[in-house]
Amino acid sequence: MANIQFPQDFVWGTATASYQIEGAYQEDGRGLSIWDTFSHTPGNVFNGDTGDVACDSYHRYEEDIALLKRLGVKAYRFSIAWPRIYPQGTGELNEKGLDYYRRVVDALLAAGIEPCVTLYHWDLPQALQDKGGWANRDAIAAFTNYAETVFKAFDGKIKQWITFNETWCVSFLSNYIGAHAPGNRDLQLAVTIAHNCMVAHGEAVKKFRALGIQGEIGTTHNLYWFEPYTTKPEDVAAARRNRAYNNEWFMEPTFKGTYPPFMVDWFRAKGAEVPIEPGDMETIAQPIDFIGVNFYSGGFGRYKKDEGLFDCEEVQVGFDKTFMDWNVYPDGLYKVLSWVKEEYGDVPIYITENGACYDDELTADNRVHDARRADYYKKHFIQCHRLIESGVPLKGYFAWSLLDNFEWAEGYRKRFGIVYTNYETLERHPKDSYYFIQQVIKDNGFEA
Ligand SMILES: OC[C@@H]1[C@@H](O)[C@H](O)[C@@H](O)c2[nH]c(CCc3ccccc3)c[n+]21
Repeated sequence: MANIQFPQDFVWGTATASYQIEGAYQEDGRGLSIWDTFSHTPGNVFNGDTGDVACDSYHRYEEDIALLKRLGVKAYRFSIAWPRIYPQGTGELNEKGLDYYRRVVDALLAAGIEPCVTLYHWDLPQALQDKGGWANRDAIAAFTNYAETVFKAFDGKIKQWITFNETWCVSFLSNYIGAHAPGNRDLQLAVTIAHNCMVAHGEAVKKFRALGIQGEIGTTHNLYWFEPYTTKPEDVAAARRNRAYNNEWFMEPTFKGTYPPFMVDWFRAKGAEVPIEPGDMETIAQPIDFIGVNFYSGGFGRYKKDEGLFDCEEVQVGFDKTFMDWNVYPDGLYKVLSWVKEEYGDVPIYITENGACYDDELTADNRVHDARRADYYKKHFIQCHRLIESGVPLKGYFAWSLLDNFEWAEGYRKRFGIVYTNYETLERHPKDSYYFIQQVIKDNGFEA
């Protein structure tokens, strides 16, 4: 008997995203997204990799679902590509795009797997970007229209909906740091985009409620656990700013309808104002049924004048690192979800992404002995169990990712999958971590 036992209704799943796995970027009427434009622009993505083919899941989704069934998951988190539904963002509906997701959803349900769908996982229709993208408040109505279309098309079949994946990435990573599409570097633009995306989230939730769609709706934020390296006030303040950049800046509006004042002041001093219009904060704080949390890492920081955006430098304290150079910090998962409960109450939580990148080697007999990844998962599963035991309403866990896939600006060199993708043959090969998770799901627990 496993000494770590999960609740019977705990939801085990895996996660992917449209641009990262589908390929078929011009098939069946799909319009271009900002990631097609960004990846096709030399210099933006390692090795000039693009999502043109990716894992070809557009054609191989039945194989993916067979892997999910063998894995034993109760749910599968994936995203719908807006440019397949509305190739121009709004206007003409592309039925062939809806048909693809009807095939995927029906196959999942036939396999006894619940679809958990992300409406926006970064593949904004390029046609909308050409009109200012998320910086243009018209994108809010366009998103709400797209959301309404898919809510209606899948009502009763898809019962768990996530509006946005990681608004921090959509805004700051993509428009201030500039590492992701569309690759701008402008703090005011990023603050405006973060705000408009959160308003769009709220409008979609309102639409979901108004239509009486079955199931639950929430959103996913990437939360990072970041602590001061010392108790010195300047270190405490610097670390708090750095954490709030990922966490409070999004969680406070979502759950309390306000931005954290200390961050508003900080951004104001940097020349960036939040373009709040009447009603926006009430819209953003629409009650949601769950919060999705993507957790990968955390760390320690201290004050350093003029270091980065927050006068904060990270302090290396000896964590093991993944192949993304991210700290392996399982305790950080416990701390950040305990913080969510403490700050925002008993809102049900799903870990909608957690996983690790390592430089996997495929053996001659098509195996991948990814012991470090299996160990990463085991360490984080222990923290999930600890959280449940401590009364945190953690309802489920989605491993990132089912497949090695297009890792954004890193292209295909960074592998997060529990299944190895051979990009020459497009064959899928389960790694040892797949078999480890398969056993954990079968036993709904494990020997720690
Ligand atoms: O980087 C691994 C995964 C991505 O493949 C997912 O699409 C995305 O949802 C996701 N978010 C994070 C944490 C935030 C982050 C993303 C990309 C780069 C740096 C940090 C890690 N991941």
